[in-house]
Amino acid sequence: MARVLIVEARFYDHLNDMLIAGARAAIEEAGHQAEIVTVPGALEIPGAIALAAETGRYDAYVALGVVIRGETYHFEIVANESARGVMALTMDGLPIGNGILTTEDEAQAIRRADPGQLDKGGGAALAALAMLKLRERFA
Ligand SMILES: Nc1c(NC[C@H](O)[C@H](O)[C@H](O)CO)[nH]c(=O)[nH]c1=O
Ligand SMILES: CC(=O)[C@@H](O)COP(=O)(O)O
Repeated sequence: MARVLIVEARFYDHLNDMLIAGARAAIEEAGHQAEIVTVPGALEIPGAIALAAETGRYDAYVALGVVIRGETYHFEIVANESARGVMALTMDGLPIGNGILTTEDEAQAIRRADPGQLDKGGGAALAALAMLKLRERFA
């Protein structure tokens, strides 16, 4: 049984709750254990994963959050830099599924977060587990 840490940026409660429900279900249905840690925003996700990785307690990570375009360039900063940070950790060999939604509006985010629709939280959890399997295969 793997220990999977869900790192969620709690910016939009209702959307995050759906992402977490999907991710948790996918992890538990696969027979693994999920733990959750909450950070303020998507920009904090890579740092939180890096800190958690230092403990050696977790086998895989799921990054969850929602970035919705506003009026300024801030959207690009948060969307691109959070993805860049997650990718950098992935390239260091950490098994991470990226479920940080980057959308134009709330409707797009709901469709993607809802476990009964596109279930991107569940998809990110399955990606993390797939990378964990690959890491074990190449160990
Ligand atoms: N606008 C969104 C943010 N912005 C906050 C940043 O992620 C960060 O917490 C802040 O700049 C302090 O370092 N975060 C989201 O997750 N979603 C957004 O739409
Ligand atoms: C991430 C965003 O784009 C948003 O929350 C910030 O909005 P704004 O650009 O209107 O300040």
